[in-house]
Amino acid sequence: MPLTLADCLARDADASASASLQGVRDRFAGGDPDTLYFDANSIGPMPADVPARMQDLLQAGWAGARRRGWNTLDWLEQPRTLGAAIAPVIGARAEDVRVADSTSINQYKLLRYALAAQAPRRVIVLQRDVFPSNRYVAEGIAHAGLADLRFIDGVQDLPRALAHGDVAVVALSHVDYRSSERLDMAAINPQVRVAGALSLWDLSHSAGAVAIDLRGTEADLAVGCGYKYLCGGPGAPAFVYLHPRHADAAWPAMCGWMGHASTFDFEPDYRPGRGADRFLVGTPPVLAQAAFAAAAAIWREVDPRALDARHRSLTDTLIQLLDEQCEPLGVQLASPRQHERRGGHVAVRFEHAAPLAQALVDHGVVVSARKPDALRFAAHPLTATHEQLWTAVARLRELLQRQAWRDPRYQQASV
Ligand SMILES: Cc1ncc(COP(=O)(O)O)c(C=O)c1O
Ligand SMILES: Nc1c(O)cccc1C(=O)C[C@H](N)C(=O)O
Repeated sequence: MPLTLADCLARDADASASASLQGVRDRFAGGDPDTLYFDANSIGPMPADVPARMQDLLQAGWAGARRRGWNTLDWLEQPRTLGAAIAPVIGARAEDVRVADSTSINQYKLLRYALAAQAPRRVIVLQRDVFPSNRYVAEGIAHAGLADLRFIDGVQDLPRALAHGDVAVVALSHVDYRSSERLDMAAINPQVRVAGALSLWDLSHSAGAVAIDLRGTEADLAVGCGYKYLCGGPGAPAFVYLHPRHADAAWPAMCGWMGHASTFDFEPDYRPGRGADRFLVGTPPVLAQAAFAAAAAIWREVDPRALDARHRSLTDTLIQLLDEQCEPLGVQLASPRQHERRGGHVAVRFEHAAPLAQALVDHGVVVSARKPDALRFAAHPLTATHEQLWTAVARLRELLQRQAWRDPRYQQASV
């Protein structure tokens, strides 16, 4: 039986009755009432109290406290406090996560850390077709003569890549930014460990969308964006995770005073702080942290299993709607059907994905496209509803029926 609007409304009613996520949706700002937002893989929804928190920081903190803010407010503690708040969502202990810098920068820090800890091994294994910044970061390290790169086309190539006893670190995107294919961390981590290498996961497209178990799967290192599903705000700092067994394995590549064992003693020589602290470098972005703190307050109360269940319900619904209403019009599912193999978003393949995405945006459905043919729907599990998915897919169907992508206005669209 094809899914109806009534079915979607019934699923929403079930979801709002679920005790663990009750009321969470109301803690976010609604946005434009005529727009449906499926762009959480690029920027998550805004918690409703962000403006008040920012105002307070500006007035009481910047204007009022000035220098005293560094000592009397929580500005310098936030990399730890925010890390602790999001730790359960990624299956980590509070003390092993810090929020700082960008994902690309953290990727650099952790790759260099792994290389230092694993010397004389100097090979970085990475996916050939990964999010470009991850590849660029590794290329930069290799270009400086600090590592050799070995590319894999998929995890099926891992045994061959690991066979020579020279791999320092295997850097993988947990979820593909186009297809949303999710890798099996529990299966891959032991493979990497047995080969004497460290695992480094980029969780940008899974953290805050699905349940992740860094500790349980014995992942070594991880990074991820704060501004996507974690709702940290535009340009929010990213996170970095270090398994405690590597806490004191090496010096960080970037030694700064915020990562010093005793920052305010102003010692002349560097001494690395404990564990993940050593990945802090300079003064944190206090304004951005204040915005992130609003989402952190919400994450402290979210049960990761409930988050995962809501994500499953929303994305299963979306896939069914796309299959039933849009597949006959030339749109094919690009993401895995099995929930455990899927990350935050659902992607479909369509030859004219970029102009079609632009047409959808113009019709009040904010989605994104990635070359060559991926159209991505990223519904945030804490705010999206099944009814919104119904409306979005109905609009997509209409646009496909009238071949809206052919409109010259959309032909130049690239994302
Ligand atoms: C998988 C992945 N890693 C890294 C990034 C880049 O993160 P940042 O801009 O924080 O360096 C993105 C997207 O922007 C991404 O999708
Ligand atoms: N981080 C972004 C940005 O600063 C501008 C535009 C888009 C983004 C994104 O997040 C892209 C995203 N990582 C992707 O999966 O394509």
